Amino acid sequence: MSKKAKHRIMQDLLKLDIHAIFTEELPADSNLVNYPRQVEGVCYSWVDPKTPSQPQMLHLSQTLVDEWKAGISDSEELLKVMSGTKRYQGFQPYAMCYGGHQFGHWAGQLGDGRAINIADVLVQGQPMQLQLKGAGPTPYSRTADGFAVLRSSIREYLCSEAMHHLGVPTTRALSLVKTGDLVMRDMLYNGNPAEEQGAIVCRVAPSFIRFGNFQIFAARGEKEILKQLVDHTIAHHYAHLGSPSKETYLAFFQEVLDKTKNMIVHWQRVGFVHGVMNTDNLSILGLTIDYGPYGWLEDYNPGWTPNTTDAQHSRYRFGNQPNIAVWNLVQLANALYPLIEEVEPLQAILDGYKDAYMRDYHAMMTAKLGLYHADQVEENFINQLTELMTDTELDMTIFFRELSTQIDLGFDAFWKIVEKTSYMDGAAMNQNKVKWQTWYLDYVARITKEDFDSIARQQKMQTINPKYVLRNYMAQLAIDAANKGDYTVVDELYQLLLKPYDEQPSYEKWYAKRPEWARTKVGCSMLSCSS
Ligand SMILES: Nc1ncnc2c1ncn2[C@@H]1O[C@H](COP(=O)(O)OP(=O)(O)OP(=O)(O)O)[C@@H](O)[C@H]1O
Ligand SMILES: [Mg+2]
Repeated sequence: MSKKAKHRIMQDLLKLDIHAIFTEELPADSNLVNYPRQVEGVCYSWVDPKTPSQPQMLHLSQTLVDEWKAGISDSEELLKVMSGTKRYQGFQPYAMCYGGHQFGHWAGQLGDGRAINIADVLVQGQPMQLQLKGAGPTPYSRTADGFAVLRSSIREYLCSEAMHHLGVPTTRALSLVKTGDLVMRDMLYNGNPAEEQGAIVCRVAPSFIRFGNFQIFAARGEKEILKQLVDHTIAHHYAHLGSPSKETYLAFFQEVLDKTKNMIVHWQRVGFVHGVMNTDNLSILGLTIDYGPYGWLEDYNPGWTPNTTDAQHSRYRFGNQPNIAVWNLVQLANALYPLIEEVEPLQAILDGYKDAYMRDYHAMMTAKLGLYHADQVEENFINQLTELMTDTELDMTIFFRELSTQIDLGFDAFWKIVEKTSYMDGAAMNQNKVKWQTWYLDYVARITKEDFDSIARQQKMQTINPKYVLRNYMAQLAIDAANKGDYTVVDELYQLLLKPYDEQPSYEKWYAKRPEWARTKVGCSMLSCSS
């Protein structure tokens, strides 16, 4: 590369202005030595990523780069920054301190054990944090190594971008880098550790602050820092709420609750199961964060969780996500309490969650069905549908998508959709045929009564019922190929999922039920937290 070209790329990289609000406004750990420890009285620790031995850029989210109009290009310089080899404009990297409840139990200090913020910048006037996940140990690594493996990094990279294009609030991913170093993992926690390829995702969000960032200070009785962090969060991410006061803090809590609820309604809409909704994995901005043992509903099953670590109690199962969100919000309320010192107003906000969630969920489900007068649809009508979908093991994504292409062609045509979408055999399915017929006739009567132009209705339905999602087996195929050095499937899925609501006939092969081989395969139906 010529000197001139190099210079241009550096210029390009420099287009994102540093905006170090978190580190400038909040207290830092004065200990600069990187070893695992309790870090008290501060919000973060300075720590540099570990330089990987042979970094290789596997994928760059060109769409995100274009959206930012940042002009960064896939280059040596970019690779150095995205692999943690070189600082971004001299920005001093840091890891954030947070705590959390894991599987319902207070776990004390957790923190960014393998995430390092490498640049806090301004993107089109908005603060943005660039964070490397898997770039080496930090003071928060506890007994773990600070790294991430290729399979989990591919899953995070592809899924976070896919979720964005589905319209689900989420952190995003900018790049996927292979480190060239090996990482030891016991993938199923069954005493069979093996070496795997290491990788780093550069993910981005206006802020990576989680519920747990507030909890740690409340738990330690560090009220001053708690207040500093709350005021910082409001000033930069909820600025419209105004200056600090009890009222502002309550309004803040109300908005976090609303955003969290909205995120969950989206998850239920697309069939996303997060898998590990601990309070340290809930963003204060209501973004989906931490793509670990997540999964996509294939056969509709409210009891399903992809996370084998949670198999016994299925705490984080699909149907329980709305309840867990409010459980986590209660923990956030407890953390904010020292600044408000009144239980009642916090409780009143929490009490509003259930009705608000049910209202939004109902509107979302009726919209999925192409019914636009949600107030005229009884809850029971939706419940009957989800029960039938469960009992008939219907593929959620394909069922709703097919429905949005042919609503009122009569029961025979509808039954063909059910047959083609179900994972059950014919005889078992037929047991539910009469119930389906009753439900369908009711549905068509409602559609007819609404008297809405059917083409417009179907078009509208197709904007909320995706055709393509990142099915668990699809991510696994990308991983299997990547493990052999072939990254074309990663790219194909990335391209496909840029437009999940479009027909995309050339990608039709991905519009298919889960293949039989994937029913019980590790990585497709079972995932542990090992990543
Ligand atoms: N390999 C690892 N090395 C060091 N710390 C880790 C590692 N894996 C997880 N942790 C830490 O354990 C805690 C819980 O992990 P969890 O699986 O929720 O997060 P994660 O997948 O590492 O990342 P994130 O929430 O940042 O997406 C966090 O503090 C996390 O940083
Ligand atoms: Mg996490």
